Amino acid sequence: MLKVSDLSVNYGATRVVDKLNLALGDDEILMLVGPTGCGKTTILQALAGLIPVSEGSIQLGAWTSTADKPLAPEKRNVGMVFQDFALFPHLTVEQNVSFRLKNTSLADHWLSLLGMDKFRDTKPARLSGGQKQRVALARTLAHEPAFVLLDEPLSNLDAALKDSLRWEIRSALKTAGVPAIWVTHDQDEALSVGDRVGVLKNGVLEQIDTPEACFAEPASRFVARFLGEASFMPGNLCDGMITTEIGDVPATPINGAQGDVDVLIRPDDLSLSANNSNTNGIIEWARYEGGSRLYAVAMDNGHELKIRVSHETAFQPGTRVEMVLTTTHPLAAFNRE
Ligand SMILES: Nc1ncnc2c1ncn2[C@@H]1O[C@H](COP(=O)(O)OP(=O)(O)OP(=O)(O)O)[C@@H](O)[C@H]1O
Repeated sequence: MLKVSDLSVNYGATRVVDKLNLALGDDEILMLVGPTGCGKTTILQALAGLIPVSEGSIQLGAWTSTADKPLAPEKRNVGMVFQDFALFPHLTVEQNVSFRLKNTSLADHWLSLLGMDKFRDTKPARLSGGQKQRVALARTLAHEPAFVLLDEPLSNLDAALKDSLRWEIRSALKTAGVPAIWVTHDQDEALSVGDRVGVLKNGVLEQIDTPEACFAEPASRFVARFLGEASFMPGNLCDGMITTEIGDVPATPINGAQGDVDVLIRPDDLSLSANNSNTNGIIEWARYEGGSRLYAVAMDNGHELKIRVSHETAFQPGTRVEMVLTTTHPLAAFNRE
């Protein structure tokens, strides 16, 4: 288990990471997300021992590293995967993966598992981005790291490749059976790949939980907005049900919310229809997404809601529509601000 306790990092007088606490199981993948500059890379660097920490401890198996007694980076047995792959350009794929490796059968194992066998004698310059990242991952895992840190490993790759490679990386990490912390800017990636998601804001972990809990029961409006389209509507919460102008739904009260609340509405919690006498809003804008369309609807009560529907439902901006809350699952309710 990787255990991080009250870890803080200062750059000069500025605190960049503030009392980070987390514990990762033996093969658990934590996705770390947050706005630019919130401290994600700093956390990875601190865990790897590349920068000094100001307070707190990091513990893994038999070793502990503290601010007073830091453990040298080479003694932590950490594997790192970067967005720019960091391969040696003058070495072949096999030489890159086997570099400083005592047991080269592990290089064979991971090259084969990641489908890179046929590129063993190729130099990195002749590989695609996805292939380079597979080599970088094979090199990391062949060294049998005690834990793996991934800093936006897919951000230099195109969308289609990202989608498939994220599963390959997840599967390889699970096969290796090591804890991993994976920094990403991509909310879909965080929710779909992680066993848990950690959402950072200004160096503080706002929430660390399963993807489902972070999405459906966000600890704050910030987390709600960060992990996907989030609209809010006023409602009244009583006996576990929220009453709103556009329908009644079961509630998950956040921080003991009661009475006058704002309910978190995701674009798939609503239904949309036009050409009837019950319209309650007007389409502001429409975004075509291929298989679906996202609409922003200005409600007559002054709030804006976003809704995602099939691409077959095509309305022009300016169309009057009826929006109804149709979900049967509980929606998060926040105390009215
Ligand atoms: N060497 C440094 N000296 C001083 N400040 C730094 C240093 N490195 C980073 N910072 C500051 O620390 C804060 C956190 O930076 P960090 O790179 O960890 O953010 P991040 O969440 O990884 O951002 P991004 O998503 O843009 O990569 C930022 O305000 C940054 O300007």
